[in-house]
Amino acid sequence: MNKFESRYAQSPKEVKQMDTSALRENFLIENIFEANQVNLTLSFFDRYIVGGAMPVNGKLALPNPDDLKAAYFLERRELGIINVGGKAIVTADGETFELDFKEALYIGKGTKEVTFESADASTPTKLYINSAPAHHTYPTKKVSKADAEIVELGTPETANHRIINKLLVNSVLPTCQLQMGMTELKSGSVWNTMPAHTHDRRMEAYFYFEVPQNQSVCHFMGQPQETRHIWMQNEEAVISPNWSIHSGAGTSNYTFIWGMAGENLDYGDMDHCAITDLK
Ligand SMILES: O=C[C@H](O)[C@@H](O)CC(=O)C(=O)O
Ligand SMILES: [Zn+2]
Repeated sequence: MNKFESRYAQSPKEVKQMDTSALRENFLIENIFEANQVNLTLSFFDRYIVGGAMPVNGKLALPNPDDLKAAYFLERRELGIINVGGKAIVTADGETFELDFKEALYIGKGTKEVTFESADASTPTKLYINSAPAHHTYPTKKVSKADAEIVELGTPETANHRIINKLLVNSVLPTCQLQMGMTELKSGSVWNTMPAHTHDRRMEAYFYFEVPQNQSVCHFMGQPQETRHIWMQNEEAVISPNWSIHSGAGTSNYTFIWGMAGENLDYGDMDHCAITDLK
C-alpha cells in the first residue's frame, strides 16, 4: 500500500512555539523506504514532494495521488531520483534507465508512465525521489558522478570536510526549478552546511543516509537567531522552509541528499550566517 501525506507550510512565529514532537510531526519524514511501496510527502513549501520507492519483487509505478488533482503525476511536475540502494531499472514512457548506487535520473514534465524495479531482489534498490511543479518539458536524463559538478568544502580541523556532488543542477542539465545533489562527508568530519545559510527564494529538503548503525545526525533548523534541532536516523528526510537554516552534525560521518525548488536556480544565492551569530 503506497503512502501519501500532505503537510502545511509553517511560519517562523509558530515554529518558535513547537515542542519536540510538533517539530518532528511538521518537518521530519520517516519511513521513506518500505518494501514494495512508493511513499510520498507533499510539502506546501513550493509544493515540493519528497519520498522513496523500494521495489523488491516486481515493478512499482509512480502513483498519481488524488491530492495532485492531475491526469498523471508528471502532468505539471518534474522529478529527480537518486539511487541509494541496489541497482535499479527505471522506465520513463518506455525508455529504460539502469541506475547504480548514487546515480541520478531527471524525468521531465509530461512523462505519463514511470516504473521502478530492482535489478536483483536480494539487493533491492532504494530510490529517493524529489519533485517540484514544472511548466516546461526538459529532456529526461541520467546523471552520474562523472557528469556532476564537484566542489570540495571545509577542513578536517573544523570537522566539516566534505564533497558536494551537484547532480541535477542547471550547470549539468536544464530543469524548471528542481535542483538535487549529494554531499559526502569525509571520515572524521561530522558537520554539514556549516557555516549555515538560508535562501529565501528556495525551500530545501535533506535526506540523510550512510549513517552507520547506532549513530545519528542532529539536524539544525530555524531562523539563524532562533534555532531548533531534530535528531534523525539513517534514511530519514527533513523539510527546510525557505526562512530556515539547514545544517547537521553527526555522531559519525555520513552522506546526505539535498533537493530544492523555488524561484531561481542559482545554487550560490545564499545568505550565510556567521557561526558566532547563531542562537
Ligand atoms: O543550498 C545548498 C544546500 O544546502 C547544500 O548543497 C549544502 C551542502 O551540501 C553542504 O554545505 O554540505
Ligand atoms: Zn541550502
